[in-house]
Amino acid sequence: MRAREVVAVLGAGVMGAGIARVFARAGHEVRVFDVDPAAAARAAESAGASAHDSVEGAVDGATIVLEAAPERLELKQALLAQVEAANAEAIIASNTSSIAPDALAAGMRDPSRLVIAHFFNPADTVPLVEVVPGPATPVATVERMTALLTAAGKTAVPLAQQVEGFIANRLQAALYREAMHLVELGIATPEQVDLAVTAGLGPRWALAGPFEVMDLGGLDVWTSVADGILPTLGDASAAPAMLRDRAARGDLGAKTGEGFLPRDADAPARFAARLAALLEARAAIDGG
Ligand SMILES: NC(=O)C1=CN([C@@H]2O[C@H](COP(=O)(O)OP(=O)(O)OC[C@H]3O[C@@H](n4cnc5c(N)ncnc54)[C@H](O)[C@@H]3O)[C@@H](O)[C@H]2O)C=CC1
Ligand SMILES: O=C(O)[C@@H](O)C(=O)[C@H](O)[C@@H](O)CO
Repeated sequence: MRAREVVAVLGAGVMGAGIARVFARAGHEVRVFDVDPAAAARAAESAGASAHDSVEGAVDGATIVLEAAPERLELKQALLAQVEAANAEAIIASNTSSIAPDALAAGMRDPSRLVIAHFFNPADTVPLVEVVPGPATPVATVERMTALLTAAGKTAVPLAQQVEGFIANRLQAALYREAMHLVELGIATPEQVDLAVTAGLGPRWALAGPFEVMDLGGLDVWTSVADGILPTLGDASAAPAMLRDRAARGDLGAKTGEGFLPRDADAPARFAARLAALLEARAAIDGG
């Protein structure tokens, strides 16, 4: 890993702006590009980075390219092609939430340059970054990205191989599918489901993951629970109507103020501040 990388962040929205701050705070040179120049300028200012008005300008001489454009396969593939044409050397990391690297790299001249570096929202607060190789990604690239992220203070978790949604989003998707199923059945409101997590599951999950929780609860008990519950879970294989319909009418949540629950424009900032305080408290519990 180089002492000081030159990191080009492409896409300066919810995630890209935070990713730019992560690498800038770690002492790397950071450049930002966005098709919306105002977004690039805001992100660059908040990170102490430089804003660029073209992909080519941002990636020229870059050693790491971090793609954080919208979750649309064709858009990402076109952007990766622009990067390859303008930079022959950099590692290209995508912050995609769910797209398997081999699908992203399908049109690339050199798929070995691609790795997934999946940050979590807010990117400069949540420690986890999943590092996911595609079939052509060398181990050395996974190791270099993992080392870079670890040195930047993140908790980098390398996966052995690719799978759609990686670890955390597969777990989130399973949970969110059942959360929406419970609301669709009229069992609970969104507020009640959220409270069951924040007053019960969430605090435990901040300290113990599913396998540790099962060990703590007893694998005999969990065997009975799994046998009893699994056959009754919702089995939606696509976004349920209550999610898709809201997105289709432009109720996008914090982005627009209306989603499942009313959100004002400051909600993401308040959440990030409370999350940072919680992580600091956990660090104190764990001995710093
Ligand atoms: N929002 C979230 O909670 C998380 C999102 N992600 C992933 O990160 C990526 C970005 O997501 P968000 O930041 O939420 O999206 P966003 O919509 O907030 O930001 C995307 C940015 O990309 C820009 N953009 C559009 N086309 C572009 C292009 N061709 N080149 C450069 N920039 C372009 C847009 O102007 C926008 O500013 C997606 O792949 C998403 O799945 C990953 C983790 C969490
Ligand atoms: O939760 C996160 O920050 C990440 O797992 C994501 O990728 C987002 O949830 C994304 O899937 C939707 O915002």
